[in-house]
Amino acid sequence: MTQHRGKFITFEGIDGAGKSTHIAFVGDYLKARGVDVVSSREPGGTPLGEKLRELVLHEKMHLETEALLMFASRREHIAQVIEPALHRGAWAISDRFTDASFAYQGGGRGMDLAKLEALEHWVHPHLQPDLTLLFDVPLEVARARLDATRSLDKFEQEKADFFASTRNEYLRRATQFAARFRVIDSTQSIADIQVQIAAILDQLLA
Ligand SMILES: Nc1ncnc2c1ncn2[C@@H]1O[C@H](COP(=O)(O)OP(=O)(O)O)[C@@H](O)[C@H]1O
Ligand SMILES: Cc1cn([C@H]2C[C@H](O)[C@@H](COP(=O)(O)OP(=O)(O)O)O2)c(=O)[nH]c1=O
Repeated sequence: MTQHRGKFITFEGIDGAGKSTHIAFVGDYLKARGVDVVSSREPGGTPLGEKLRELVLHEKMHLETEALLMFASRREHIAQVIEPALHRGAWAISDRFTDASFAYQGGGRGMDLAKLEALEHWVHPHLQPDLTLLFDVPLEVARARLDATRSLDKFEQEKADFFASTRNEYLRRATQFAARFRVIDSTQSIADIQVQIAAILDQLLA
């Protein structure tokens, strides 16, 4: 019998929106329903990708170098983790993917979206997520959550207008690619968000 290709789910949102909080929940929810789940993150997801992550989150660099390193990490991640998982019928769940490059390098930093599209078509011409969960909150809420919890990396230290543009680009893409995006109002309680996510996953499992 031919094995069915697995599903690819990505998690997006500005820093502090609550994305990481829900990834473990999704993994557990799917595993409890018999799904083989492979969970990873970007930038990162492979040993080389994690080295690139260290560089890109902490070193100053040209905007296009930053974008190229994000896509370099992604190329490795797709080849080593995502495609093999989907091919054997597992579901790949990734903490960020290409929408983050459009939102952060494109929206936040102002990189030409056409160049990002060229990189996207080069690196994954035939791969798109089956589902993208966009965790959306006002900037002040995200900032307050970050300030309460952790020391900040290069991106998290950016100013409000950077995150306003990042959030706008995420929301623009959610409209453009409405078939795969689900926007979650992340000002709700964690419990309420999980009920909503469970309903979305049930549709994908059906
Ligand atoms: N819906 C929520 N309500 C209140 N606090 C939340 C909610 N979601 C996440 N948090 C808290 O906000 C902080 C940042 O969440 P996190 O999941 O790490 O964000 P992200 O991965 O999007 O940067 C954590 O301390 C987390 O417990
Ligand atoms: C994947 C990706 C991430 N990023 C940024 C967004 C985040 O600020 C940062 C790391 O993402 P993330 O793993 O969400 O950070 P944390 O674990 O601290 O919550 O990288 C980009 O700018 N472009 C990209 O293509």
